[in-house]
Amino acid sequence: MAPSRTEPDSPPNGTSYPTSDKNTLWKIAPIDGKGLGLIATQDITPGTLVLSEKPLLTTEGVTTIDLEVAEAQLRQKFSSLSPHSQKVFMALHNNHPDDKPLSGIVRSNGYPMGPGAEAGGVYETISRINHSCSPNVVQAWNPLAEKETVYAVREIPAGTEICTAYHFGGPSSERQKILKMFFGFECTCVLCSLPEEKLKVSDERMVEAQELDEVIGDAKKVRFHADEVLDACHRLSKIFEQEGVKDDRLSRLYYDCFQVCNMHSDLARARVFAKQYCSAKKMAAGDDSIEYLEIKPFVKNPQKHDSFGSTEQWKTSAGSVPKGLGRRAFERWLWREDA
Ligand SMILES: C[S@@+](CC[C@H](N)C(=O)[O-])C[C@H]1O[C@@H](n2cnc3c(N)ncnc32)[C@H](O)[C@@H]1O
Repeated sequence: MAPSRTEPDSPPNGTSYPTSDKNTLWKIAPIDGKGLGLIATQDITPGTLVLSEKPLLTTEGVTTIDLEVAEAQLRQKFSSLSPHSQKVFMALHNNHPDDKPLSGIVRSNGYPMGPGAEAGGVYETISRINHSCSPNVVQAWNPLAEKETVYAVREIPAGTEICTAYHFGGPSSERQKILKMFFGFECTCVLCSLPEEKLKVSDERMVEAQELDEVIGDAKKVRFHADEVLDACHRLSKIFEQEGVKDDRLSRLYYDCFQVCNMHSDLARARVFAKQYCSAKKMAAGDDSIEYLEIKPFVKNPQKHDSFGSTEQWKTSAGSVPKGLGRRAFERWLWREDA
């Protein structure tokens, strides 16, 4: 049975909760109704690296959903940890205390196991970060540093809880269902606890966002109905603005815009969207993240990207980004409103 937790886990014997080492950006503390969590100890601005951490243990090679077998595979990994790391791991939150202990902890800390599941990690501090549907940080794996990074994507005033998103998007009913099923809690974040009328508006936007996502992801439409796809991107960007979305959904949208423009040889807009993608990625994952480094060269030379030039339908030169326009006029140009 998955208990809904209100009591924080205790630090392992002989240890204390980790604190930030060189800086004092956060502390681990009990949070009402959520167990432990991270609290900002000073004002944090968007784009700040809040923390980065190597995993205690990863699920790489854990290839089954058979808990018996997974437990044995995890036990092998666990046995190679230092005694201190073993203690820290065993003290992490466990929503499935009646099941196998190691897979219980792994499942409780956000990472599915089994065929097709992406390998994930369990972390001493990052695994203490609670969920919000309107997160103020974004987590990402940086393969170059071999660390998970946590970047602020909003202003986080001192004393505020630092929250990531375990699950993105969809209306509140859908989000609640998934969070309850996989993590055993009812979400009371700022978005889920909006007054009824406001929640209804927000939910309608989220449903529309899902429909727009389908249009944007439709390869045939991207090829043959590019105007419709760019309109869908434009509408989605407005929804993100209204809903205050600052997380990875934003960079994904800019990437889609970059691709559709580039595919139809609109180098000017492709450059702008590649730049917006890079700014969003830099904020959420740093300028040493693979995604940022991979796309950055295409801000200058979008035509070198694989997506370039399937048609010449929207052909522009890379140098024709208009200069000196006001914000509204630039937006009209960017989204091809007058085209
Ligand atoms: C990865 S752990 C997060 C850290 C955990 N609170 C702890 O004490 O270690 C995930 C668990 O934290 C709790 N949790 C996370 N976000 C929550 C939220 N928004 N509301 C209530 N509980 C939450 C749930 O019990 C969830 O299964």
